[in-house]
Amino acid sequence: MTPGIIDGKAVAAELRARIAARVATLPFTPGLRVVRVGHDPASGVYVRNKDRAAQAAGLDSATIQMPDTATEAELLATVAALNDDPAVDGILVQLPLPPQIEAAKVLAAIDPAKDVDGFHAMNAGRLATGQKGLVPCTPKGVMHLLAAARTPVAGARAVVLGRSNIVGKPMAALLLAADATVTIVHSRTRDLASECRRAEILVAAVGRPEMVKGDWITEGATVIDVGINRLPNGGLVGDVDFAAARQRAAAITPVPGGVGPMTIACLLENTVEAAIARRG
Ligand SMILES: Nc1nc(=O)c2c([nH]1)NC[C@@H]1CN(c3ccc(C(=O)N[C@@H](CCC(=O)O)C(=O)O)cc3)C=[N+]21
Repeated sequence: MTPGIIDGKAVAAELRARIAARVATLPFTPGLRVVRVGHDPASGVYVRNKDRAAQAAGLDSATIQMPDTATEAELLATVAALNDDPAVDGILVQLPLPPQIEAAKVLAAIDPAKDVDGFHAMNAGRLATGQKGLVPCTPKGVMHLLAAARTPVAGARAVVLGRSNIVGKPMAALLLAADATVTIVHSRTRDLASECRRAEILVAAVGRPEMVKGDWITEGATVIDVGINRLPNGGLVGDVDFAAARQRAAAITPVPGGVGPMTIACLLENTVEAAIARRG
């Protein structure tokens, strides 16, 4: 592993191996169902990689593909059937959903005990109040990466760039729970560059290709790049100007091969946790 570059692929492979070993000891097979409506390109790679990883870890995993013309009622009926199916431990409804479907309504319909995305308000509230629950996969994966990079979190100044419900907010909650001093910055923040320069841990999750410049990084920082941006030329880049940032960072995640593989490994981890909590 190149010094300074956090190998998310390798850390994810280790985590998946630990999960597979755990699954092999269970008297039941944890079940995961991913529901995909339509063919949003951002979801394609994810769905394929996830099914492969889940099966390799010994889970019973399947994707339920619905047409992009599916109605909200049809999707809610699918979710209700999965809620009622005792063989299903984890339910994930791929986002984004087509415009005729209100995502918030669908997420609210998932049994919180099977909500392996951790997007239900019940799980978000548990995370915000320090109670046990299912934690969103990407922020959970970032915490694993910080541990793998041996980055101290307690007492560290952490800056989270982005305030989405699926990454920024739960990321800030997890860092806070781990005793970091957390700042959330976003598109309306007055001076993004100088806020980011204060970060000992910088987590970028805005979905804007290479928006974070090299001189936004303080010497010795750990930089976690959550962005996965497809360029018109087909290339894949993060939210951070990697070549420039790595000159200053003590540790930095690449794209691809950084946070993405951890998101998938943590989905498996959440499915096993949900299965043990339900049937344990
Ligand atoms: N309910 C829901 N939950 C999600 O977690 C969710 C979602 N909907 N909709 C789509 C996004 C996207 N997403 C990815 C996860 C891993 C990779 C991943 O493993 N990427 C690899 C390969 C990337 C590539 O080669 O294209 C990497 O970064 O190295 C990518 C994308 C999860 N999402």
